Amino acid sequence: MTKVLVSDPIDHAGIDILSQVSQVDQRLGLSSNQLKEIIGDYEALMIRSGTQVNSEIIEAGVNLKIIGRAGVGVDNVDVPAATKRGVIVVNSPGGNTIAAAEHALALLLSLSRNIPQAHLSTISGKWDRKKFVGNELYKKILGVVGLGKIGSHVAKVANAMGMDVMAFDPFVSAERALQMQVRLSSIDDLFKEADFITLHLPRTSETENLVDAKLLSSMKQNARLVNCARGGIIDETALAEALNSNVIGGAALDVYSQEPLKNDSPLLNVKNNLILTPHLGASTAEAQQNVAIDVAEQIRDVLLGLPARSAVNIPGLSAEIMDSLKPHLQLAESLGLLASQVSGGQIQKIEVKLQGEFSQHPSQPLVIATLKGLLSSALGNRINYVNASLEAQGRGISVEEVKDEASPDFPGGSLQLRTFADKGTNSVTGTVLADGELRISSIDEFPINVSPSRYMLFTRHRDMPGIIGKLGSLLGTHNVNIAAMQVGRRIVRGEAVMVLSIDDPIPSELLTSILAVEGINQAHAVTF
Ligand SMILES: NC(=O)C1=CN([C@@H]2O[C@H](COP(=O)(O)OP(=O)(O)OC[C@H]3O[C@@H](n4cnc5c(N)ncnc54)[C@H](O)[C@@H]3O)[C@@H](O)[C@H]2O)C=CC1
Ligand SMILES: O=C(O)CCC(=O)C(=O)O
Repeated sequence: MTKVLVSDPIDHAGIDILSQVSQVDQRLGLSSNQLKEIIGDYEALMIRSGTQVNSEIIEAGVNLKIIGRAGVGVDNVDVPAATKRGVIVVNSPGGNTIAAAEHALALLLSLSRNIPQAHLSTISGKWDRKKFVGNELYKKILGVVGLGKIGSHVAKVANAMGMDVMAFDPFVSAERALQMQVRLSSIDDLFKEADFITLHLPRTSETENLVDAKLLSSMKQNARLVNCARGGIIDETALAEALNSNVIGGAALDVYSQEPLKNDSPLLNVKNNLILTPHLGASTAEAQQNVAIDVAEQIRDVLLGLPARSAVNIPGLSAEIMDSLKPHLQLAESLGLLASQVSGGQIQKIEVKLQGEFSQHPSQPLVIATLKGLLSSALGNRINYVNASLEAQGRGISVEEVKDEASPDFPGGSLQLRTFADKGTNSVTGTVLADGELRISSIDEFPINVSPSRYMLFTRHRDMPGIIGKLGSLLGTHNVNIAAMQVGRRIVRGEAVMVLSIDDPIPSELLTSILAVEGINQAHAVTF
């Protein structure tokens, strides 16, 4: 039975799903070293934002297949390190959208009406109605930075409340903004014009300290800032200074550059115009159930050998694509595997040619599947859809894609893989029949018609009498049973290929004897 480690608090709905297929160990509050020590025992790790999964932990996870982040941001996972090791990283892109958007709105309202400060004053016995006079959001300008799922929901509610919404998001089109009744602007104009600003963008190398002293000082004096996205996007020292010197009206934060917030954080010295919550954006019962189910289902599927629907490190391979292209991906993988076993020498380049109907399919998944097949003889089960492109790059294998809409030979189109190695060029072509069966239709331009089977033998030989008999009796002597056989040639008594499907693997001494047969120039034992 597979083992899943859950190292952050996860809703029981997710644990129930995992428990159907795995042993689930819940170990909360592990230090980084403790996690590193035990991770080798697990196939899957499920986390929220509390666990930092660095490259050392990923390296130590020798059996790790998948890391599931029950939430959106995967900035606490070293995704490149996971990709390199072939570990799938999945998240729940939409499970906590509403929760985070509503928390941002709650912070906006808390800021505009001084709610936490008024609460503290009232429970201390005071009745101070003058000190806590606020502002309405109605008719004020809201600046949304990052108009994705959460930012869009905030914009929608803000519009309904009568706010004038502007946004900065370099990846959102003017049409989409118009649909949402949001006007797009530059970040500089947004910070200058808005009365309230809310951040909903990821933390990346580009967004780190995006909101710095300069941007803060360009804000209106009474403007207020909310960050319910990620710590580190705002320069916290600059923010503390801007608040203490009343350069801006106030701020409310849910996320911090270091979490939990450190005792020496400059934010803790801000006097009274700052509201802090401990990363509660996704903390609603509904969101926690959504993300736990979403991610647990994906972990379960991957452990059962099925695709994950929200993998952040498998480019272009959504569950729908995997499903609709299943036989095509299998063909691409089989051709890659075949090519790696018949081509001579170090492969430097491959050409993946999609012909006929194949050219209508997205090429990226087919290329990835081809690379996975190509590298699997060398890397075994270390290679998968996650790391195939990276491993190929690392080995200096370049990829060329060619699309050719014409396909004279096969109604369903075909996929041709050409390999360019230091010892020469080879090619294999295949197709998917109407019933989903795979066919290898040519090898090195010699026409054949075979389905890939577990063990096969491919030869290149001179077309001459007696050669097939010699080969058959050699296999018989070694007790290797032939299931099917085909010969392909272009001209009589010229060069030819022979393809045998066999029931048993070919021992190396048999391969040596086959190569010693007069007229046989090449022999390759292929395993699928
Ligand atoms: N406080 C909390 O508990 C939670 C925080 N989050 C955080 O909220 C953020 C947004 O989440 P979603 O809306 O679900 O993501 P999303 O991917 O739907 O939207 C992010 C948007 O940011 C935009 N963006 C990227 N770089 C940008 C830049 N340099 N300037 C302006 N816009 C930029 C993208 O184009 C995209 O539209 C994420 O960082 C996520 O981790 C999400 C859930 C809960
Ligand atoms: O797990 C959590 O509560 C944090 C949620 C979050 O920040 C996210 O989903 O990006």
